[in-house]
Amino acid sequence: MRSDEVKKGYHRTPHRSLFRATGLKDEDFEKPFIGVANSFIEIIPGHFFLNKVANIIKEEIRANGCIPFEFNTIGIDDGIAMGHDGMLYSLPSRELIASSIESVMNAHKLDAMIAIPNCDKIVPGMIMGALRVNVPTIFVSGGPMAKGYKKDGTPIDLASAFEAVGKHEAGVISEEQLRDIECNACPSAGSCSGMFTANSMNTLMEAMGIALPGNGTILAQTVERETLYRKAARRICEIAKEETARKKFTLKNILNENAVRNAFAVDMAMGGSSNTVLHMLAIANEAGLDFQLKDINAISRNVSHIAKISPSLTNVHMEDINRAGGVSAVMKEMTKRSNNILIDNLTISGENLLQLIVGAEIKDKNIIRTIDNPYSEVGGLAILYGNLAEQGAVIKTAGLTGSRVFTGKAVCFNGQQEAVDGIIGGKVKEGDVVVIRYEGPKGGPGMQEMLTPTSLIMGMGLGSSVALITDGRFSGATRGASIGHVSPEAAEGGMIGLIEDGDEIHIDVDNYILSVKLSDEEIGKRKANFVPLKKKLQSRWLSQYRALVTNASNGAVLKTDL
Ligand SMILES: CC[C@H](C)C(=O)C(=O)O
Ligand SMILES: [Mg+2]
Repeated sequence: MRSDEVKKGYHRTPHRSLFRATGLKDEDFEKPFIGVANSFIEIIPGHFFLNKVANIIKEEIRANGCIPFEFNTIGIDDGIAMGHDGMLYSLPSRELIASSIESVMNAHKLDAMIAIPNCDKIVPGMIMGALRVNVPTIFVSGGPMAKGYKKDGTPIDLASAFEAVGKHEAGVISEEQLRDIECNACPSAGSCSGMFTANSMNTLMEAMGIALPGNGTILAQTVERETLYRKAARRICEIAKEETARKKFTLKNILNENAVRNAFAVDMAMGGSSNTVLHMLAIANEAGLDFQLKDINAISRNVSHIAKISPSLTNVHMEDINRAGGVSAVMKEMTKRSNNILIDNLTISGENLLQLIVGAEIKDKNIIRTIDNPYSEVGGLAILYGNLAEQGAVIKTAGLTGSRVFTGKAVCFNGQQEAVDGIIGGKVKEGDVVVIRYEGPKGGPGMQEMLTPTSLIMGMGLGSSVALITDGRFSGATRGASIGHVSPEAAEGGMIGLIEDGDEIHIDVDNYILSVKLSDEEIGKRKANFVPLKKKLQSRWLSQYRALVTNASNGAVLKTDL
């Protein structure tokens, strides 16, 4: 066992002394040591109960002949960090989480791991850290939140709360209506109820085979969810106790190129968050796989969009997908279109993907559509290229409310706050393209999520007549013609930094185009005089991050010199 390094032989006398101080006895040194990487933190509704989840898991691990060691990572609630400079810390926290897992697991030579993420970039952070360790790892998330209801019975969620601000701003809803939404949007513990970043990533873990079926959709704090926690704990013990299984089920053996392809395919079928592109590229990079941004459209072209969930369809939530058969039923339906999903791939359960989903069925065809009645014949995300995004940009086509082709005049803002002030101040009109730059991984730094400006645009009734492009990113709750991750970013001299008010910007989703109508001569002239802005930073951590981060077309991973 890997843990023999810290527990066997007379050289390890001091080590065993320390373990004995934590309560270990003679017989425990024969058992596998399992890291329980928890992301319990009191401020996030998806995480404040994870201490109880870990207790259930540890109890099950002990009952199954292994020794659990729980440790915690940090977490940031993007909803609470949204709309102010706290959001600068969101994406960088992915790196802290990954590195903390690597540090604890490798320093103590633990044999296997069960990871308990739930929200947003905490999920990829944990996956990235686990890939560096590469011991058998199973993921079991906290679980999604139930949807909420307004007094009049309309289903709502956190996206409704963000958009309500825009509606109130535009005088469409009263203070009382705003309060009704505030008090009812988030009715229970769990990751926010739509297909936002958290639930997108928790869903993709099923597609990758690193979590058990139900991980993406079974509501938090239910009996069904507790069963899933216990099952995951038993499975990791089963693997950890057996030498051949420990070799067979290392994380990189499960999370291979096919798993990444399956993740993107399911993402396309269910209209996942645009952040999945960033995170899956970072995961592929961490796994040492040759998977690039440009490979994504080929997957999208081949996958039908069969499940629409909030924010794309505002009355459908994860609990509905669960009731309709879950992610397994989506994947089973996908198998009916050729090469949609690579079903031979091994999963952490010990079965291949096909064996896992073969018994699944769609129980409500209004919620999960059949392959012959899709929302569209292509997936819910697209990568756009052009002179404005030579290294690519991302749009969630599933969330489009207006036309798939759009030409408009640029209204430029250097940073999110300037844009929010401009939108509220009436600077943006029908037919405009809002340009928010210097918000990329380096420029922000940290690539803020722009849910506030996109929700304002939706709430103010401009969702179908205004587009938005940024080198920053969006939350999973963003909808409308919102194009993010524009690379190269303004801070590294990208074209988005050279656009001027009134320039004509062209977007064509089905032909994957994002361009500005300027002659090469004009572009050359502007480039010759261009000095990108560089923000003065107060934060040591963010300045370290800025020095190391690469642009979004690489998943905003940190430069390393191995
Ligand atoms: C509701 C949006 C959520 C808080 C988020 O940050 C995401 O989905 O990325
Ligand atoms: Mg987020």
